Amino acid sequence: MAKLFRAVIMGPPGSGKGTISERIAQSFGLARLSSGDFVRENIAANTDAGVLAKTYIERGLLVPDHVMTRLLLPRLEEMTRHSWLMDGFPRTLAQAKALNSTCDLDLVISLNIPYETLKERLSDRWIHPASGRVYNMGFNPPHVQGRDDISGEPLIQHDDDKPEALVARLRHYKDVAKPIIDLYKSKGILHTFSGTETDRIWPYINSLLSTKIPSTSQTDTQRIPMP
Ligand SMILES: Nc1ccn([C@@H]2O[C@H](COP(=O)(O)OP(=O)(O)OP(=O)(O)O)[C@@H](O)[C@H]2O)c(=O)n1
Ligand SMILES: Nc1nc2c(ncn2[C@@H]2O[C@H](COP(=O)(O)OP(=O)(O)O)[C@@H](O)[C@H]2O)c(=O)[nH]1
Repeated sequence: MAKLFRAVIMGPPGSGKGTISERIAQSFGLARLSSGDFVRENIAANTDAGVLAKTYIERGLLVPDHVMTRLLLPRLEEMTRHSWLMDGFPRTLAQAKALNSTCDLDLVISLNIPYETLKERLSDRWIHPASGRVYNMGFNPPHVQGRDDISGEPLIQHDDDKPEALVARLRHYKDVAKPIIDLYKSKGILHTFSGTETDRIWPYINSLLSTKIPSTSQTDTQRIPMP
């Protein structure tokens, strides 16, 4: 079997993880895994871990490590035949260590985006909650204002995307991400991209991945649904 490829994308809220993951999934045929989507799907399906996760998210808290790992690791273990890119996990060093014991990552992309840029982007971010599709009124607006392109359902804004909440979220990100970034740096798999525009960062990510991803894994273009 061809060698599989496993990658993680990290960055503060609004750094473009979702946008870039989507492009990577489309260009390279990796399965795109979003931990936020997993959490939402588990909440919708009323699984034990979903019910537990909901009690934290409702209070604007991060879901504890043992719940996140219980949600995600079995899912990753099912993906033994797929190349994948994970967005939103690991979010703590404990999650990174748990992930380490499940699989060997090939590459970690870390996005380094100035605070002012994050603030502007998030104040303009609109989300289709059911699918996780993300829009930005300037960068990628929906075809019809306030409506999801595919379902036509209303778009919403997250309270924690407001500038007041952002400072605390960014501080938190910096504190928890630092040891994870150090860990991946020491493993020699960390690649950091800095800038203010996704379209200018993307060619560098694209050419890096072109050198790393075996062409045979560029065949599976599906986003893998939950069982
Ligand atoms: N490793 C993770 C991933 C997700 N979550 C929870 O799931 C929610 C949704 O995750 P996500 O879609 O990644 O959204 P954001 O936190 O808004 O991430 P970002 O702004 O970086 O896109 C988070 O707010 C958090 O409560 C978590 O606790 N731990
Ligand atoms: N103006 C602008 N908006 C962008 C750019 N890249 C992404 N966005 C938007 O910024 C917001 C945050 O991006 P997202 O991919 O959700 O980031 P994440 O929180 O790291 O997953 C979304 O509304 C995107 O549509 C960019 O280069 N310029």
